Amino acid sequence: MPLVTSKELFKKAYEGGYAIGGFNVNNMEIIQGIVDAAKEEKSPVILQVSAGARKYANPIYLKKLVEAAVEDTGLPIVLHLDHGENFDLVKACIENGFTSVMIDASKYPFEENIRITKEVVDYAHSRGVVVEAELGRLAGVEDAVKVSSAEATYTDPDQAVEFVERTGIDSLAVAIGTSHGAYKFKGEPKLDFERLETITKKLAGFPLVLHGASTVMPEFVAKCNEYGGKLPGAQGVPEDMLRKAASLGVCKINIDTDLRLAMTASIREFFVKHPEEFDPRKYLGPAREAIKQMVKHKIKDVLGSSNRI
Ligand SMILES: O=C(CO)COP(=O)(O)O
Ligand SMILES: O=C[C@H](O)COP(=O)(O)O
Ligand SMILES: [Zn+2]
Ligand SMILES: [Zn+2]
Repeated sequence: MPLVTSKELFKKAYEGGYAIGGFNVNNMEIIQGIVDAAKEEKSPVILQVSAGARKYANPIYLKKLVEAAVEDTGLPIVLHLDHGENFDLVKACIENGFTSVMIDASKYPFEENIRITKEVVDYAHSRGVVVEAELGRLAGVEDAVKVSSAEATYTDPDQAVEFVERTGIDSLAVAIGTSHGAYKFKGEPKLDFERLETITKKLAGFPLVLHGASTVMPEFVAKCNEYGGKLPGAQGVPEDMLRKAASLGVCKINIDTDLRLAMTASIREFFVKHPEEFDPRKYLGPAREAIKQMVKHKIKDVLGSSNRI
């Protein structure tokens, strides 16, 4: 099966009350860990590439690795641009064979966000590519851009309806209290589910996306800290909240930080336990396996996308 768009996947997810994972990829081991998990769980999967990932890995390498994953697994895989900043980047990714793009103009005023997003929608749709956009602003770190909690704004439900109608997008990323990175909450984790429910009611049947949805799994944080890391107070979105979001029209749940932590915890442990080793396969192999087990758990116990192909 070639790369697919998320159109049909989201329709089924919406009706079934489950979500598809949007997993960020940066190298071969991360891609393999994710798709091996998805294959064992018979789950569709979205592999997403940020501008930072393109810069790090070189777009051609990422594209070929994802092609290899498609060929190797036979899974329905979406290749998605995460947080596309501008039209040129979106265009380059569509030329590169992406089946889905995000235009993130959420930092601009409402009308400007609509204008930029609509331009991308017209271009992408004429080439069979689907578009995710964002309204409201998440706190946290994206590439070099740091959004403080004071600058973050939650999605306004009425604006969301107008935004979807006027842009023609295929899915909408909403801000309800999640944020990027490993430090999402100072005290008790809290999301604005009332707001999410209002948006879901007003946009009935329309797929929503939750960014900043890593759980920052305590076992990985503990392992990082045990083996020389320094991640005090790291905290993410509890898995029950993700299940709830998936039952409320959220069809795509974005996970990057949990991949990073699974990989880093495994490598840290290996280096402390085996100071004599210097063969990268010896530590990248277990790191890939740690990613696979984490992703399997997410697919099976949190997203609910097992056996959906
Ligand atoms: O939203 C994300 C990618 O767009 C990732 O969020 P996390 O930092 O919570 O993994
Ligand atoms: O949205 C943020 C993702 O975690 C991607 O992060 P990055 O821009 O550092 O690749
Ligand atoms: Zn954003
Ligand atoms: Zn994001």
